[in-house]
Parts: sequence; structure tokens; C-alpha cells
Amino acid sequence: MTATLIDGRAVAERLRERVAARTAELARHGVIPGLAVVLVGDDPASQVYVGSKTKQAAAAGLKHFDHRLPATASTSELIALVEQLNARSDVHGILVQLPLPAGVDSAAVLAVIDPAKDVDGFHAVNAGRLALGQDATVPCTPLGCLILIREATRELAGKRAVVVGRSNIVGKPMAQLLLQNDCTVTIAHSRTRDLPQLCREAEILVAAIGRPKAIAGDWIRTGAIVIDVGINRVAGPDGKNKLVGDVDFDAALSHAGAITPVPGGVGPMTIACLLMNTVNAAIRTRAGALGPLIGLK
Ligand SMILES: Nc1nc2c(c(=O)[nH]1)N[C@@H](CN(C=O)c1ccc(C(=O)N[C@@H](CCC(=O)O)C(=O)O)cc1)CN2
Repeated sequence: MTATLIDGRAVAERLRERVAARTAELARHGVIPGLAVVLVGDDPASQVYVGSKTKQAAAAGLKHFDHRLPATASTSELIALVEQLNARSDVHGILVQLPLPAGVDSAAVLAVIDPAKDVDGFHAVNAGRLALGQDATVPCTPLGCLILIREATRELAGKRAVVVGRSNIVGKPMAQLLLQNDCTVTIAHSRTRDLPQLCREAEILVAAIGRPKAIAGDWIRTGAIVIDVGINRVAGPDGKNKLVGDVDFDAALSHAGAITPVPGGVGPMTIACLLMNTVNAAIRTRAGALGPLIGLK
């Protein structure tokens, strides 16, 4: 058996088309969704991600407002910037690119983002609402993972799901989303005992560990849906850097039913979901007057 590939690039493109169509409708009401993007320092990967975010935002008809600060920026400077952005009516979403430089108190910066403009869904208010099953802005990567899982199956109820990784940004919200979809969910982490055996029970396996090829092929249950969140740069046989996920992809192909590749799986969905969250934040500002939110298909 060879697993079906879940093509994140294609799914993200279709989502961006829906975002662009909804943005065009909002423009007829005089509303142009605005995304403020805050990048601190010169981390090369962050520069690439922020570049893609602003380019794709513009292509979908959103406005973007770029704020680039030196790595020496202080926590209080960042808080002051976020407060200015909170007060602007043309900014519907605020994105502070992570990681922030070591000297900055990231939690303090994220905590001042107005929850209504928190398009990353990292604020405690949105995390709490998600946990309570209330209307919330959901973090982009787990939201993208859920959309990809739904590409593979619409029958989630009762499925055994294992999420490997317990970060606030991916693992915990991913588990909440799967729970909302009636899966039986286990979160595994670095102290989990007998991880291979636990993974073998998973009909849906989400790997968000941050370690290259940490999930071996024979840890995967036959026919499982495997979502690989990892983006790890490792030296290839030619000495050049290449990207690999948290799953041993080649070995997993003969076990999984469906699997996301790296690159081209979850990564593109993260940015498409950011655009969706921003447009939805703009729609929410007019309580019902702008029609429905963009939902999952
Ligand atoms: N404020 C945030 N910071 C970070 C987030 C986030 O969601 N919000 N997530 C990651 C980085 N990230 C977006 O910011 C991101 C990572 C990867 C991709 C992507 O498309 N990856 C490609 C490969 C690109 C490459 O060559 O590196 C793929 O997987 O196909 C998009 C967005 C941390 N910070």
C-alpha cells in the first residue's frame, strides 16, 4: 500500500481563492481587511515567512502594514507598537512573528494584542474560548491541519487521534479541535512512555515535535491519516540543506493511508489560515452586517 498524498499547496490555494472572493465582497461594503505584520530582528526563516504572508495577503486583496524592528527592540517598545495597532480601525489583524529575540518577553507582548485582532489565536482569551467550545480565533497551524485531515476523511467522530507535541501554538489547540470533532484524543510529549505503541493506536496522527524524522514508519498504524507539522532543516546527501518533517516520510508511505509531505503540506496552510482569520476578524467588527464568516468547507 502507498499512502495518498495530502497536497497542502493545492488546498491552501483553494482556501486563498475563497478568502479573495470574500474580501472582494467586503470591498463592496467599503471594508478592506487590514493585517499588521510585526517582524523583530533578522532571523532568515522569519523573513521568508513574513514575506510570504504579506505577498499572499496583497494577492488576496487585503491591506498589510509592515513593521520591522531591530533585534535590539525592547519589550516595552513592542507593547507600545501593539497598543497603537490595537487602536487603529484599519487594522483588523495583528501578527507578531515568532520567535521574538531572546531578550523580549514574548508572552507579555502577545498578551496586549486585542483578542479581536489576535489573528494568530495565541491570546489567552482565544485559547480559553477554544477550550470552552465557544466562537474563537483558532491558531493557524492547527486550523490548517484540521482542514487537511478533513481532505482525507469527513468521518472524524470516534476516531482515535494522537497529537505528539504539547505546545500552546500547535499541540494543545490541535487536540481541542480534534476533540470538538468528536475524536478520542491523546496528547503525547517528551515524557510519554512507549510513544511508538501509542502512535500505533492512532487513526489520526499529528506530529508536532520539532525533531527530524522522529516518528518511524513502523510506528504508524495501517491506513492512518498522518499530518506532519515539522519543518526541520538537515544536511542532505549532497551537503546542501533540505527540509524534512517530524515523520520519516519515505518509511511512512507504506503504512499510512494518507500523509502530508514536507515541504508542501501543513506550511502553506498556516499562511492561508492567517488570511482567513484576518478576513473573519474584519467581518466580526460589524456584528452580522457583513454576512457569514469564512468557514471550513
Ligand atoms: N506569529 C507566528 N509565528 C510563527 C508561526 C505562526 O503561525 N504565527 N508559525 C511558524 C512559522 N510560519 C509562519 O509564521 C510558517 C512556517 C512554514 C511555512 C511554510 O509554508 N513552509 C513551507 C516551506 C518553506 C521553507 O522553505 O522554509 C512548507 O512547509 O511547504 C509557512 C509559515 C513559526 N512562527
